[in-house]
Amino acid sequence: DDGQGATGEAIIHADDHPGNWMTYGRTYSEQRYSPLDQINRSNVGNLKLAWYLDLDTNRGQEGTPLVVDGVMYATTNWSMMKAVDAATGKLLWSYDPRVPGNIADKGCCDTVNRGAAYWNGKVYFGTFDGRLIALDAKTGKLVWSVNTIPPEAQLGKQRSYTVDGAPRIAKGRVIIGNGGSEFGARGFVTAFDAETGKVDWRFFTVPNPKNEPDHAASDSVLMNKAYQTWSPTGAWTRQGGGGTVWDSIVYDPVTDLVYLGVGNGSPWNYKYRSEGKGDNLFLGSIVALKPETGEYVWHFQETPMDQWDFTSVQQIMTLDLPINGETRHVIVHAPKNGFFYIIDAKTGEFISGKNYVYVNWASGLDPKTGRPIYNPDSLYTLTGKDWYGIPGDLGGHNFAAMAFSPKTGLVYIPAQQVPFLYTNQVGGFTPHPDSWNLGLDMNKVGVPDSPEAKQAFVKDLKGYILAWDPQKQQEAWRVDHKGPWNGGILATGGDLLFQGLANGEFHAYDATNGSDLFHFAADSGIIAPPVTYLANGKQYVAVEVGWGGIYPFFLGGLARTSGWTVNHSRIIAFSLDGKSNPLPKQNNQGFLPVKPPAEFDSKRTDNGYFQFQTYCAACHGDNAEGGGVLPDLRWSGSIRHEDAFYNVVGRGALTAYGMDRFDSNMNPTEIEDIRQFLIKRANETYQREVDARKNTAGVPEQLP
Ligand SMILES: O=C(O)c1cc(C(=O)O)c2c(n1)C(=O)C(=O)c1cc(C(=O)O)[nH]c1-2
Ligand SMILES: [Ca+2]
Repeated sequence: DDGQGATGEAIIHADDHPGNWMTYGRTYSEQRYSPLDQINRSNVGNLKLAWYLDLDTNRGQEGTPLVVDGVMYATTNWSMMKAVDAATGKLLWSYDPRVPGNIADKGCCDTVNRGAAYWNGKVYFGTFDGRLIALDAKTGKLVWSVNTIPPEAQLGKQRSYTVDGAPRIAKGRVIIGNGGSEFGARGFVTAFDAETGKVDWRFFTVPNPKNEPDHAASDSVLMNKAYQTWSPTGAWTRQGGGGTVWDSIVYDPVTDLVYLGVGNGSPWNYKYRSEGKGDNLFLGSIVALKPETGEYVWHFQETPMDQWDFTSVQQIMTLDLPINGETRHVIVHAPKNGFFYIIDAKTGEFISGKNYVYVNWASGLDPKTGRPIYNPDSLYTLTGKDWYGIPGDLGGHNFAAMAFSPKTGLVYIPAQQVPFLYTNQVGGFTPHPDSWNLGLDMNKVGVPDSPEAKQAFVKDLKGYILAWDPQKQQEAWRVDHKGPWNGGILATGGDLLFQGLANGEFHAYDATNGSDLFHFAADSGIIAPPVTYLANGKQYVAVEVGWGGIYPFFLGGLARTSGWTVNHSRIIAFSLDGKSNPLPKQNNQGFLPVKPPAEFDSKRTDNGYFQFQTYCAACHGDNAEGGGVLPDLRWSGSIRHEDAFYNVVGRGALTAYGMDRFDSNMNPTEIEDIRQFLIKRANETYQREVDARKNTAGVPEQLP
């Protein structure tokens, strides 16, 4: 027995039953390549909608559905699970873990969920409030449920953990991490026994603040190697340091290692976090562990001294790649920082790295070590000056999965350009409970304020498929989209790429040259990756539809430049003999401008703006312009009366819908200041928004 188990063997030999999609990236290599080729370049133009299933949430959908023997297991926003007949779309069972609504603001980026794991007749998924749940795959009945956040991880007032990534299973151990570095968190992953839910091992990704043992698998490497790379008294000792593993965890049966993609620093501000000292291991790194024990094997740090939210959590893919005439088993990685890395999968040795998008923070990588050669101006926490960074905090590539086709030898990256203005918080680090705590000035960060700078920012926004040749480390070609924040990519044996776009279209492209061969109006922005499978011997392509995630939340109104859609959350599936029906017609107007009250107290709006940017903007949009998913507060009925507004913001009238109460963060005067600010913003923008709805794009001619 090699410890893989029957399901592990089935995943290792995934190509023997290509009709299934049994793990997040289809195979342990996470190449998101399916050999299925019934649908191919010559017939994809005839693809038709086979079925759709409306979902019972209307926020961002990021899930990769699994398909096991004709049954689809899809997770949705609010950590719900649906089992669906993959041939017909008929709902077989559903499971709602009843995540409390007031938990939504404990995470940075929408109450999303990226998917489930399957093992030995059970399906596993994480919940936004930190649980890991195992269900019977046949019946949907609960087998076990555990809290993945141990009390010792919660020490300190600012710690905030949420779980939205897909668990992965290595040799019968379910491994799950969490998010929270924008608030305060000390990253870790836990391996649970797939049968019982008992903790097997735990690995923290940043040191214990007192350099004491946690009685975890990480103790020795943290105390002997990582602690020395942090200042002993920086804000990290109170804030947790970050390093959350919120997306990629990969088991590689070839090397028998588990790879963790480790996130950004907490707080972001490196000067405050670590007094401007040290590389801060294991932030921005890939860390390799033994699956049985969690014992450290190697690490490779992509972003030392992180201060840009440059997570290395992005999808970890393994490949067998010819390099200098020799085939090597490597990790290829396109993290937020904009460099494409090739790393030896067994040893962590840096092989090569090249920027895959335009970057201004580093001029390149040291060819021997892979360490970035920093542009000194980018170290804004040390210079004390603002930095307009590209990539910005959303990265050259975020959670949207990339794909590889062994037929073309190309990696297909859902690449983007979203700048970010980094501005230090002055006067030291002052954290607020229940808000982002970056050590940055939340009134200035992100989108620049002046109209000219804002126009330039909008011009800088880009989104595209980047076909990247990993052998040459260069671009082969690209397909431009309207803007950033498009869905993940699927590559198939039919020489096709499938991708859903922010503008609500679902496309098939020729994998050899990017020609657009098929599109379908899915009516809502797509941020999830498609999958393909067989049901009754017939090939289907399916994807979750539903605009959301951090981009429309934080960028707000400017996110509309990627394509203006309303969230209609669904799973849609295509086949060659599907019905030709389009989706049913629905309201595509979104939040319509409502003439606001004419009067506001202009003495209160500056503080209202400050409070709004501190507590509200990350979900309801920069400067109170909504991004089309959550209510646009300028047109909300609740701003019409002081008591109505206080009932929602102060007393939690809408907690069931995800709107937390803020009376422990702000007093009634401060909350009323926000209302005055919203009325001001509504008056400033009302006519522009009415006019925008007369043009087909629905986006104002003049932004801002
Ligand atoms: O640092 C973290 O702990 C953390 C967590 C998450 C998350 O859990 O979704 C995101 C990020 N960071 C992040 O930086 C980011 O860009 C991001 C985008 C999204 C999303 O789902 O839209 N989540 C996250
Ligand atoms: Ca982050």
